[in-house]
Amino acid sequence: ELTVSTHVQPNIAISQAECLPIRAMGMKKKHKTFSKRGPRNAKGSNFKYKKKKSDVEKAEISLLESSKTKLDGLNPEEIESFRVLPLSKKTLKGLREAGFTVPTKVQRQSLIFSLRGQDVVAAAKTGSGKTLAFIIPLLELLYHKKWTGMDGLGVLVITPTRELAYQIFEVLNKVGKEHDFSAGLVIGGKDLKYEWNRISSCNIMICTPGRLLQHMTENAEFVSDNVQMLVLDEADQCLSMGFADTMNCILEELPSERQTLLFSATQTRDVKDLIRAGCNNPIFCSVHEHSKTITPKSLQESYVLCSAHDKFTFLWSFIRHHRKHKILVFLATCKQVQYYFHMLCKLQPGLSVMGLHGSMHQLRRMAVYDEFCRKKHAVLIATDVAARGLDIPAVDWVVQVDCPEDVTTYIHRVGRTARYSRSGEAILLLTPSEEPAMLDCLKAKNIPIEKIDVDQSKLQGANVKMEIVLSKYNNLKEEAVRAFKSYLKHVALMRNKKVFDVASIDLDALARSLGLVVTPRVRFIEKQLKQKSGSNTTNPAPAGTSTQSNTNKALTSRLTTLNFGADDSDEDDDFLSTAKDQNIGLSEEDSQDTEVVEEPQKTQSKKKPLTKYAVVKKLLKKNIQVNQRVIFDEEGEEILDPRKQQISQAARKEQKEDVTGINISKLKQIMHEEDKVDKKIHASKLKEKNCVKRKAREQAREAKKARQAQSNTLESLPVDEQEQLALFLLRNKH
Ligand SMILES: Nc1ncnc2c1ncn2[C@@H]1O[C@H](COP(=O)(O)OP(=O)(O)OP(=O)(O)O)[C@@H](O)[C@H]1O
Repeated sequence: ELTVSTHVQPNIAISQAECLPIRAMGMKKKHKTFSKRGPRNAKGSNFKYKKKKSDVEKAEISLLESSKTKLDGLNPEEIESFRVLPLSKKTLKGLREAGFTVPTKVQRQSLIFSLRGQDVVAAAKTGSGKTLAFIIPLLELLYHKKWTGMDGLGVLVITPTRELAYQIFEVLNKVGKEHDFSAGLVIGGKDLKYEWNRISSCNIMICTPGRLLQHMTENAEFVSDNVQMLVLDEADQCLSMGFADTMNCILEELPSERQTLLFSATQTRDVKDLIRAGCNNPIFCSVHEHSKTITPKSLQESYVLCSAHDKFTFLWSFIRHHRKHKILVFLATCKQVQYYFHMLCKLQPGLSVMGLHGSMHQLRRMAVYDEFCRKKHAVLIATDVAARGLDIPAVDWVVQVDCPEDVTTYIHRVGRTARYSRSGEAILLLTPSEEPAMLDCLKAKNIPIEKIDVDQSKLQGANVKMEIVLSKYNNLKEEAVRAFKSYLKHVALMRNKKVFDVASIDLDALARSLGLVVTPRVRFIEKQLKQKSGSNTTNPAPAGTSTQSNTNKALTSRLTTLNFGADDSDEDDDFLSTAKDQNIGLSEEDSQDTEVVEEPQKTQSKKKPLTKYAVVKKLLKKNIQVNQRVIFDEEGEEILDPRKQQISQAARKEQKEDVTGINISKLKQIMHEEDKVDKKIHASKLKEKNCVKRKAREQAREAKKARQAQSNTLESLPVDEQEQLALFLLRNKH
């Protein structure tokens, strides 16, 4: 069950009678009680009183309002402390107690505008403190407006993932604990009923788009007319295609008179997106625009050339050599995460293994996230659900086992390490076919990535162990098959065909690497290969097939050079070294070939799907008599199907008439008649059944009566006669 970290103060909110504690919306039942709730007043309202703001607070607010003008001439570089900014005492206290005294670059540059009520579109590197950069202005805005529980929803923070929403909620709890606002965590996978009525008393809502829209459309208690500020964290993802419909509906519902803040490490500058988000003359804060690299300076980035079927061996060896580290591993699909997680648990690498993916139950997801945050040494296998925004403390390594979809995903994934002032390392596994195009993309975005070589003698193969495990656990074998298929599907579905080429994967070797003795059938690849071999006969030098064979040859030769020795060396003895620029992988010719591989969708779309209707039409046209099933008895006589003997008159007439084609209205009528006959048969069968039952019941009743009569006559006799009679009956029985 979800555990709540103890450092969080649950009483942020609550001088208002109806205010929820900031924790209440998202947490366990024990937080659900409202100790300060007042009785209903005469009008039936839940609000018994409105607490008057103290004169001190009023004076402070007017002072802060007047000092806002000073923000105009303020040089962001001169803001050495949060105290320099016109912030309320409550916010300053919250910041101080949470350990935040000096603002980061993005906070300095964005706060001078956001505190003045302007729309801000901010982009800054991962781990640079963007969360605080929007939490401070939202608290200040509500404080300045003297927001109370009766004012309803004032600020909406939308974020793409549940974990991220939860994390923002935690920061809000810490920094805003001196304020009297109520906050709610409204994310999918939680108790909807519980949120239903309480949502109306929420001042700040941290939510994911799907659940927010659900409340907007279904819950009459949800009112967004008074929203003063909208924050989109990971704005580019919120406004991306994946969330387009949901976000459009949400944005339409919000009042246009509001402040809008957009934050992300990979910010959108698409004017259409900004208009959609409702930005009004926004200020662009691109904090690290002029820095040499797009990723944090303290992050060391490298890549390793590794074919798809060597990935598990690499990962296993890596984990074994880094048992005293905190490692975050990214895989492409949920099914892969499931299998890798379960298999690694069985193989026991010597540190805690955890798995996180989108198909997990929400409470489990939160628990895993919390646990990984707390652990000093552990490995978390995750999908991209953990790629954005998560501020997991002290992650040493980010290992991208599967190539990211694009550079944006790469930036967010590696950004889980080297956060704020910490350093970290990131390693990317690239297959020979992915290497050239992906490297080009990364270099084009100024990502300083260096190739490193693997010391083959230090790689530890786990294949034999895996096969043993799979032979023992059948469900794990099924998971392995699913992981195998889902990876191939993922590669085939990727849009960037220059990077992702499913034909370059050695299927047999990949299956072996997952511990599977038999390679599972993957129909779409079989089809693709068939199509290619079909085109091979017409064209003597087909691009696709040559790619497959050349690539496979190249990969097989590489495989033979790898030494999968089980070396149990010390973990400090690192098996990674910097590049010696080895020339392994595809030749130029090969890489050119890979680009010509036909996309599966294109070839499929040419073929018309064969429907039942089309088959019937064909049969009728050719006047083909379809085979009929005839059953014979032991004497060789045909057994007539009793159902067909009962056909209605209309059906019999239709049978006799030798007509071609289908007359829908006539068939309808026949069906109707047939239906009547069926009903009659059913009724008569039911009658028969009931009759049998009734007879059985009557017989049982009569038998009971007879038994009773017998016992009555026996009881009416004197005792000695009863005994004699009983003896007589017994003897007769034997
Ligand atoms: N002013 C500050 N002083 C000290 N630490 C800070 C400050 N601001 C933020 N941090 C810390 O920096 C870390 C990263 O912050 P945050 O999660 O907000 O980064 P981010 O820019 O949102 O990253 P991402 O782009 O990955 O979402 C957090 O651990 C946070 O506590």
